[in-house]
Amino acid sequence: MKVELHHITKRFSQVLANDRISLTVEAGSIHGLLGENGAGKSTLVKILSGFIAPDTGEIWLDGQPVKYRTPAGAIAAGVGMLHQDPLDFPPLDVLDNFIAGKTGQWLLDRQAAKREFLQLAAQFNFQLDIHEPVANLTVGERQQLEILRLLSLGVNTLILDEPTTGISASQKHALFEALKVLAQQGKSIIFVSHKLEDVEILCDRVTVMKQGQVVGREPIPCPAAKLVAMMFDRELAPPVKPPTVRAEPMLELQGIVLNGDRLTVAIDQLSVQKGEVIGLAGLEGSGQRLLLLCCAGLLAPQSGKILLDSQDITQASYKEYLNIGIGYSPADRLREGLIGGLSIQDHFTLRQPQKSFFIDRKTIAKATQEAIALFNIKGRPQTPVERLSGGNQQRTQLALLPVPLNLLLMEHPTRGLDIESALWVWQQLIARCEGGTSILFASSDLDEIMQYSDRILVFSGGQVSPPIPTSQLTVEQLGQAIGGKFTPLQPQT
Ligand SMILES: Nc1ncnc2c1ncn2[C@@H]1O[C@H](COP(=O)(O)OP(=O)(O)OP(=O)(O)O)[C@@H](O)[C@H]1O
Repeated sequence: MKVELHHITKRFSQVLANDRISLTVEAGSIHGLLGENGAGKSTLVKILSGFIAPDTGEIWLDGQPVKYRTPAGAIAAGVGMLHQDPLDFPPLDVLDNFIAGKTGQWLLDRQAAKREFLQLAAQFNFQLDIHEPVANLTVGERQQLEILRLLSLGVNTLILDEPTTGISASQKHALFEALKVLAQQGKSIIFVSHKLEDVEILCDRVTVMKQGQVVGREPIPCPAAKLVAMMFDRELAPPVKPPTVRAEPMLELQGIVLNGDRLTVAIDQLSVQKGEVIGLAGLEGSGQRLLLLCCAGLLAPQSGKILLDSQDITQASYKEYLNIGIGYSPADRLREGLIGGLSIQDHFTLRQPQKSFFIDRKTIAKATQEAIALFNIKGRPQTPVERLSGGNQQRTQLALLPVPLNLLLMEHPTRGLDIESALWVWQQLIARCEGGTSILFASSDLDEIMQYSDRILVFSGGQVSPPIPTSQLTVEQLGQAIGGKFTPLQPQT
């Protein structure tokens, strides 16, 4: 299906999110959409997929102008979108989710739906159990289910918004193979991403957006430096994390056992040095989060001891964890990190220590303005956080972390961030390490883990490896270790 967008414009009060955008995606092609945080990519694809209406502009499909104002209308016209967090019904099982949305077909033949599901899943080599509740699936499996559901609804144009975030290397491979098959069938794919290497291996062409406008269109292959220069007007180089030299333990875990809903994680002995960065690698849901929650004082261990700077804090309250300089930045920004409905300034107000009965609005307004400038947040003090782009929500969450900290716990510190922002975040984190802060971070981006960790813990099938010095691993070995196909070496003592 050929997709044409003509002069799409969308304004959100002060912000011109899409400024006369025109874009053509040929049938059978995979088109990358790149751009810095807040460039207007999500707005554009939400317009194409019927989630929001443009102020002006036209959508043409296969040479005909179309008008729809809802996602269901878009799907009926052949356009479907796979969101970063798939729009499914977690309590229902895989088959019921597959059937959901087949309007007026609840009485449909479940056997026929099951046959259709199995046939589609086999076509793309997706291994999904039809009876599994969706709540038990990984993000990658939920994506696979959503793709099958959209295809069964007759979608000919598939939009994917940062689909490789939070999925395993093998799921990414399966996804890319499926997208290539769909393109060969004549379907058009629009792939929104911050990852140049993904665009490089998957897409035929790329469009680059900046501040609501198209600033470049290139065939792929295209040198990464050229794309980066289009997005940010300059070349970028990753910050270098100097190796930790201090041998002073900041965090010590002794005989820790953590009980989650679905798994138990045991860590016999872990000593994290001052200024050290420990990467937690593993498939989503392999226990990394349990460890972070425990170190943040949000999950009591079933047994074992936690020491911070030689002080036993195992029985301390969450508030005491905060007071002794432990900060936690969760992955789900809008559910756990920030509070929907509140503005950026409201968040800074809540962060103030409650020393006085009165709120010093002037000081807080000044601190908010300064943080917006320092963290380059594209928003105003009164902007509700849910109206910020994903990347700017992450910047806000980081801006709210106290300084100084002894221990910083982070889940996916750069998820959803553009390249420049991700490098900037790590500059900030490395500066904190140089000041003595220790960092434990979980990430599904193996390159990020390899680039910034001094040592790595691999979580696989309920097992946690001993900490492995990053210099003793390759990214391939790390990928294999996560999949349980490689046993990391014992660390040298
Ligand atoms: N519902 C909304 N209300 C107000 N402003 C909005 C709304 N949605 C988006 N914006 C603003 O429009 C601009 C473009 O946002 P958009 O989410 O399209 O960018 P993006 O390129 O997808 O960014 P990211 O990569 O960070 O997800 C941003 O400045 C954002 O704050």
